[in-house]
Amino acid sequence: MTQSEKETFMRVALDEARKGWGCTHPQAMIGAALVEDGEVVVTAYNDQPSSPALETRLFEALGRKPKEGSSLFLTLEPGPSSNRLEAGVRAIIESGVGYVLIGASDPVAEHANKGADALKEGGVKVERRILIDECEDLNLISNYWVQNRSPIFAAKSATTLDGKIACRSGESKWITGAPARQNVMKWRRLFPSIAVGAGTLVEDDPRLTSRIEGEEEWCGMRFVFDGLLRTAMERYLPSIYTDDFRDNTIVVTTDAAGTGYIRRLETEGVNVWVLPVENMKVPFPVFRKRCADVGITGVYFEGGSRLVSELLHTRELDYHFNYRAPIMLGDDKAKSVYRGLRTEKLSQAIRLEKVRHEVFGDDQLMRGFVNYPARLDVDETVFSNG
Ligand SMILES: NC(=O)C1=CN([C@@H]2O[C@H](COP(=O)(O)OP(=O)(O)OC[C@H]3O[C@@H](n4cnc5c(N)ncnc54)[C@H](OP(=O)(O)O)[C@@H]3O)[C@@H](O)[C@H]2O)C=CC1
Ligand SMILES: Nc1c(N[C@@H]2O[C@H](COP(=O)(O)O)[C@@H](O)[C@H]2O)[nH]c(=O)[nH]c1=O
Repeated sequence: MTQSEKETFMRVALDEARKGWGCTHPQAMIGAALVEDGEVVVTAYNDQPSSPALETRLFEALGRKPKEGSSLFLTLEPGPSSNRLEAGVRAIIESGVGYVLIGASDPVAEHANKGADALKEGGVKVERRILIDECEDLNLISNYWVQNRSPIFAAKSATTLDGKIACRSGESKWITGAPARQNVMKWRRLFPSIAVGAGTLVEDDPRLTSRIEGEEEWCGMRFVFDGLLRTAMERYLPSIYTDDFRDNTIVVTTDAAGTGYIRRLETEGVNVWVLPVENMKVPFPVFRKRCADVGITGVYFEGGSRLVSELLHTRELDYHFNYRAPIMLGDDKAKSVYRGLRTEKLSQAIRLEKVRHEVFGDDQLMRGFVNYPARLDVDETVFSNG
């Protein structure tokens, strides 16, 4: 089989894996494709967290022994992190498949290659790292979860060429075009939760649901960061406190918030997390721990500027999605997405790693893991007057 054929079949397995988009947390999305005589004869994917081993289901679906010379493509090694080390490996060896091609290894360093080694011991030929980057990228949420036992904190921003997210007047709809905004809907469907700051809620009154053509509107958990519950002081409450998904809304506040406002929200059916105060700001590490405790494996922060800047200042942002539209405001008073650092030297710049680029209409998406420099200096004056 040529390298290009191997990649073609691994793409089939990847497409299969993506059918489980957003449905497998905290487990990984996994896809498999069995190839006989140059043709894919059966595929399988994980559609829920507690599915039996994918390999077992694939051979059951085939309903017979694979032909001699067949090859099995797996986007993820059958390892302990996906609970397939025993059942998955056994199913493959018992099936008699002689050749297994793997995309990503088990994401936990001490488990990597355990499945591949067990297959080799069982007499199966194994080849690894086929489309490894795509296969690892597919599971950026579950990989982070099993590696760190923590949710991944990702921020999304939609900026102009000069890094602005709103005009000086506050107008921000829309900077990016419809195709880029549709792609945001896809990520909203993947992440188990979305978060915004009180400023964004008041300015935009967003819905924060995933709306994909041909699919039912979907709503993950929706967090609002609001230290003093100013969003509950309005005469008319924001939509996400009153809509049909309001029991998925959680307002994250501090113990400085008025209990009357907490009661008002709870009466509406909205949940409130009161976290201990630290400089009147919601402490991200405490929020992270609380998310981990309730099994939330990822948070997609959709701004605004102040909330995501604070995440960056405190080194709590793990991943960044930046959609960039081909427009310029050229106005110093327009709102920049990230503010508040004193970056005197380029060596103090924050870099993205494992960067991926995609194009949506006229807009570009650049995304990657956030890598912090040894030293970050915060300009304390930036947010002191709002
Ligand atoms: N183009 C884009 O991608 C996007 C653009 N926007 C635009 O951004 C603007 C809103 O941004 P901005 O005004 O900066 O407001 P934010 O949405 O960032 O909200 C900031 C507020 O969140 C509250 N908060 C609670 N906990 C924290 C914490 N730990 N750290 C920081 N803030 C916390 C604070 O309220 P308090 O001080 O009361 O506690 C703070 O004032 C709007 O114009 C919106 O349209 C927004 C999202 C995306
Ligand atoms: N302005 C802007 C974005 N803004 C974000 O989208 C939110 C609106 O969500 P919803 O009400 O669910 O459609 C808004 O509050 C803000 O967080 N997003 C983008 O992809 N591109 C854009 O140009």
